[in-house]
Amino acid sequence: MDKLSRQSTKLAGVELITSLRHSDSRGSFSRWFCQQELASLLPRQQIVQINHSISSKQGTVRGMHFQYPPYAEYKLVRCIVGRVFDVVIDLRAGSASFMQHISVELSPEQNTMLLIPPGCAHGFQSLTDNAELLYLHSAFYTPDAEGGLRFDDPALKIDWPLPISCVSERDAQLPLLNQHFSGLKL
Ligand SMILES: Cc1cn([C@H]2C[C@H](O)[C@@H](COP(=O)(O)OP(=O)(O)O[C@H]3O[C@@H](C)C(=O)[C@@H](O)[C@H]3O)O2)c(=O)[nH]c1=O
Repeated sequence: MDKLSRQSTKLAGVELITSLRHSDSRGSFSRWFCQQELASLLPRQQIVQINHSISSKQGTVRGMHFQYPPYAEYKLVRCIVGRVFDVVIDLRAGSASFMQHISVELSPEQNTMLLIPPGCAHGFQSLTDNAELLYLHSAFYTPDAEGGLRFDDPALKIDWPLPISCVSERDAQLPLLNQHFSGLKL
């Protein structure tokens, strides 16, 4: 029986993956990742890095981040403590949903992770203090290949649910979108 159920979004390849939770008198058990079950979503991919972030203050925003090809990556993002408002923007040239975004709330209670394919930018806002995110990556962190869009770029029209309480210096200085941007060619 599949332990991971999938739900598509309006962005092709961006999927919500929910782990089946087995509960008993001790608590619960669930599968968080399975190469076999997710093979069709992660073709010929290996998870090569796992990252973890803690956002101390409610209202913190991180993002919107991606890696340029050939370091573009799949990311699986899960909130393991607290709650976050998670956002993915489609930057893929020629995509039917080019420059559109989706937002979804992630929390441990939902036991859900978000699959973000290459060519999409990711960011989130913490809805609680001490929100923790766990990331699975299909490519190594490559600082020279890092790209970013400004979280408050009016062109992106992201409706952050809370006042912004904390942003990194780097994220605050990310450039606004160039109107001639025609997308990432993967
Ligand atoms: C992302 C990353 C950062 N670092 C270092 C660089 C820096 O000194 C410190 C903090 O990095 P950042 O400020 O980039 O962390 P942060 O802003 O939390 O970056 C993250 O944002 C979210 C939205 C994502 O989608 C992630 O993939 C990642 O880009 O950690 C690594 O060593 N490895 C990594 O994979």
